Amino acid sequence: MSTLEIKDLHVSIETEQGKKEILKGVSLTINTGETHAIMGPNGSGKSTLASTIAGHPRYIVDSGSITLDGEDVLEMSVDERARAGLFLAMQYPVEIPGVTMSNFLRTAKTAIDGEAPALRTWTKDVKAAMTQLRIDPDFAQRNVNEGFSGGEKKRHEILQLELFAPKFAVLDETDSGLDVDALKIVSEGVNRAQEGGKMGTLLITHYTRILRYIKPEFVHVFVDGKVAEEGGPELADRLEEEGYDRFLAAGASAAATEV
Ligand SMILES: Nc1ncnc2c1ncn2[C@@H]1O[C@H](COP(=O)(O)OP(=O)(O)OP(=O)(O)O)[C@@H](O)[C@H]1O
Repeated sequence: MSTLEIKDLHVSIETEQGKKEILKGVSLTINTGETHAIMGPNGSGKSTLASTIAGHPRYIVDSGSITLDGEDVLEMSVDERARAGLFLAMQYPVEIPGVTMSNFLRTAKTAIDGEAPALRTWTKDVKAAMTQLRIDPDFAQRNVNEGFSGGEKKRHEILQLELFAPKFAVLDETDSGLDVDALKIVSEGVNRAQEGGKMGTLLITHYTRILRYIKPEFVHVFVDGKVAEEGGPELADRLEEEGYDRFLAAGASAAATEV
């Protein structure tokens, strides 16, 4: 079993108005085999946590720690984090003109594993994963995310997840922009990656509909850069019914509540 441990994490960014603290003491422990959902109003810091785990240089860690099996993740470069077994499915996947999906997947897999995958098995694995995610084979020769629809980009994030087989996956609103069929297909992909308890998942979402397919054992409510409440799956149902009003200051609640 592997453990990703986040302890009292404080993160800020530089803005034109000066330094702004976004995460104000987040603690979270995820083991492989576990699924944790993070919910919370817009702007509460969910994506900031995801980007900080992945190592985005914009986010300044002021204090606290992130460790993977005791190893200091914050000391690792972005590629070292990927090799250590961390994966981020981005909220807004980026386009990479001039790089085909096929080339990207094989190059990334080689970098993560430290050796090139055997060509015959790799081709078979890519084909099988694409079929299961209902991705047209023509996409292999298209440039990464270029001209992809929102839903197609999200499917390709999960294609990477399945092929790279990380220890921990952070899924940042992977469900947004998916139609009902795609939501099910993408969720099945995540569940396949989790089979046998080999992966831990941190699922950031605004909607309980994805939690019907990917079932979290733990739900954490983020409000203003902190975990305001934690519980089991029933907490997500309660949020869907009640929104975030009880967590938010009077007056700020209505606009910020999206669930
Ligand atoms: N470059 C920036 N300049 C100013 N503020 C920023 C910048 N990047 C992030 N923030 C602010 O940090 C806060 C947290 O943003 P973050 O994207 O982490 O929230 P979130 O919980 O993921 O929101 P959402 O649910 O809308 O995706 C927001 O108030 C956001 O405006």
